[in-house]
Amino acid sequence: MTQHLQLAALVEACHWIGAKGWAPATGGNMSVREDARWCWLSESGKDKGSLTTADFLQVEIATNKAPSGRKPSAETGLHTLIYRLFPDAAAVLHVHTVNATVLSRVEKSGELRLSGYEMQKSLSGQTTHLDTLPIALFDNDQDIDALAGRIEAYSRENPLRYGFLLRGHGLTCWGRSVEEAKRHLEGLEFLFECEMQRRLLERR
Ligand SMILES: CSC[C@@H](O)[C@@H](O)C(=O)COP(=O)(O)O
Ligand SMILES: [Zn+2]
Repeated sequence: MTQHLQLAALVEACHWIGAKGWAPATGGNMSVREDARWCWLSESGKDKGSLTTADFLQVEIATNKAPSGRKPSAETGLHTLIYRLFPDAAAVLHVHTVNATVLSRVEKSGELRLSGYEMQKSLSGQTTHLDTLPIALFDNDQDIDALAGRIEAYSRENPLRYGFLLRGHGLTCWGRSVEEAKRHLEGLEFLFECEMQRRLLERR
């Protein structure tokens, strides 16, 4: 697929995210890879549910620099980290859902462990509800370079797949296409909702 078509698909995904209520009050940010050197990121401070292709800025993956001089997302450094770590990542979606925000605070450890759910198979490569799927969970940080450094260090020691949670903040996930990133987002959000309900009902 060409970069133009991927950007159009990303804009459509942003509208879908907005309609779901997963990017309230300008929260969230989204990007798509152009090639090994460049990606396109949402402009900082915009309502992500009503973006157009003109609201995406070209950013150099190695330097986080935007040649346009406009300001890409405050969380650009997390998107470019993912593109550097995973050469096959083609799209990154960051959302502020209630489930991701609350569950990441309730879970005190560094991983949210999901098991027993058929919907784990919505994540590429997962084949059974019997596996335990760890979703990495990092303490939030306003210093994005420092946060990216912690995530990179974690990824050297542990498998980092599908996405990660930022405590009290939200979910960042990715895929090999916009379509796959969207499926991972919808699947993870469904699993977080189930896990919230389970913990409420089982009180643990
Ligand atoms: C609405 S405040 C949230 C922001 O600080 C940030 O977490 C966020 O997701 C959006 O930042 P942005 O710079 O617009 O990409
Ligand atoms: Zn955010």
